[in-house]
Amino acid sequence: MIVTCRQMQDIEARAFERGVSAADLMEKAGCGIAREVWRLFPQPGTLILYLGSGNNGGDALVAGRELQKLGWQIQVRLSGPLEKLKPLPRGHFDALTDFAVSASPIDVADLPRPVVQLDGLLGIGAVGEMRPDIRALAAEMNALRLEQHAHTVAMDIPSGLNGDTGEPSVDCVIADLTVTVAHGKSGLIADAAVSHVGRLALVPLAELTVEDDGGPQLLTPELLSGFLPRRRFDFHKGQAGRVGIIAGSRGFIGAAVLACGGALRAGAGLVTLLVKEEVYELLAAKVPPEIMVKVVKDYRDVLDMRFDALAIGPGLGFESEDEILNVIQYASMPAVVDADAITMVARTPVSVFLTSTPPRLLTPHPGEMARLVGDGSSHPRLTQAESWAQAFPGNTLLLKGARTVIATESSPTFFNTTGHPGMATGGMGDVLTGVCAALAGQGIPLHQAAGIGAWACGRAAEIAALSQAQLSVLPTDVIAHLGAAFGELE
Ligand SMILES: NC(=O)C1=CN([C@@H]2O[C@H](COP(=O)(O)OP(=O)(O)OC[C@H]3O[C@@H](n4cnc5c(N)ncnc54)[C@H](O)[C@@H]3O)[C@@H](O)[C@H]2O)[C@@H](O)CC1
Ligand SMILES: [K+]
Repeated sequence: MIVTCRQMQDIEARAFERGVSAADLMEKAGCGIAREVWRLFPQPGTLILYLGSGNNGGDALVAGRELQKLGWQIQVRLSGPLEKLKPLPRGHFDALTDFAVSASPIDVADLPRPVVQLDGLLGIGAVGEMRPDIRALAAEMNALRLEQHAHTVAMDIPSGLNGDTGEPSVDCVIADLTVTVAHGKSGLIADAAVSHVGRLALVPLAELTVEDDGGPQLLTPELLSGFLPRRRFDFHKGQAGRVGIIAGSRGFIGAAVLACGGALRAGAGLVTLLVKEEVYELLAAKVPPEIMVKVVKDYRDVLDMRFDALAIGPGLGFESEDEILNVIQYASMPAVVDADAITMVARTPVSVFLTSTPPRLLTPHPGEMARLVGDGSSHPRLTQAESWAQAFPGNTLLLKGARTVIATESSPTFFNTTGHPGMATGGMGDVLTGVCAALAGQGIPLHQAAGIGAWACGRAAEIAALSQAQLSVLPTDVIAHLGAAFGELE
């Protein structure tokens, strides 16, 4: 569930009336935040706590205390006199040991790496524009990030971001990770906020759980693990899904290989790559040994084959457009439609294709989405995805981007939380297509398959970046780390 700051404060106030303790909540929030920091930064370095006077700073202090136990060295920057700290953060400040308060910006050049700064300046208690003292510290954090490669983790919301609308004010904190407490805040998923929020994580607090409103949801491991079916011990490959992949053409061999790799690592029982004669030799030599490669004269031959799910599009080219459109229209199993196949759908009267078929999952990037919806592409991403889903009930749309959105009519729209800018590399989408098709082949509904797929690919890219720079992460690295990502959902 996504809430406004006011709704969050009301939920909190009702919990306090029931006797829930604020100190307990802060303890759980801070410990949860520390866990999320550790997930992305498992090697301890230097932690700088930026503290405002409110409870947002308390979250940073509790997280700092927990990370100190793992070996992080703590430095503190205060926004004002200690006396101004609210009682809860003041208690945590007084209890913290072994740290230095710095009265001026910290030179991190000789400090242990990584340098992670916790933004505990302002949370949902912020009113209006940042006051000058807080704003100066937010600007300092941004400078440290930009100039000295410090990483920024925002407590609850990045300071300076409007928690309801996502509008960033001048000098708004630019976070690499925002760990939000209890519920996602509406401002965090706004298009304008993406580059200030960064990677998202949610610390659920059982005491603040309320009845779900059916609205958008953040993709979290807790939610997604419920979508992954447990396998019986006597499970066999026929039950794990036969996946057919229609991909690859002259000059675009790699896309097919990546889609196959994604499907294999997402648990497909049998993966068959369907290709035209002209690329058979090349692809048969390139794909992993677990893949069967089958030559088809006409892609429509697939209509008579037995598959549980199809992936259609990566590296396909446009030579066989009519055949592909027929497969999209008539195939009797769920299908993931990607890349060139989306462009084909976009230049055809789509209503013919997407009302008469079994469910389809379309996975456009913003450029392909613009082809699908024309003028609609100027609307917010949430509106684009939900409008398309309403126009084609039963089908699912996954709009790629830094904050992937997944919409299906009558289902809660999902916002992905994982991933990093190192994923801006050709071929990432091909992996995702293979993953989603494999999940669909295992009987998982397309909406859920898309959610698991987006989250797992993003998380695999994060794990791959633990041992190398984000910008060096390749789609093949994502495939190699999918197993670790799925492991976090089991
Ligand atoms: N929502 C929840 O249930 C929980 C919230 N917690 C944390 O507590 C935060 C909320 O704490 P608070 O209500 O104390 O509020 P904040 O810590 O967000 O900020 C309030 C303080 O900032 C000052 N302030 C307000 N607007 C300002 C502005 N524009 N410029 C400069 N200073 C400004 C106020 O004078 C006040 O001292 C959450 O965001 C979260 O981090 C957690 O500790 C526990 C659970
Ligand atoms: K904050």
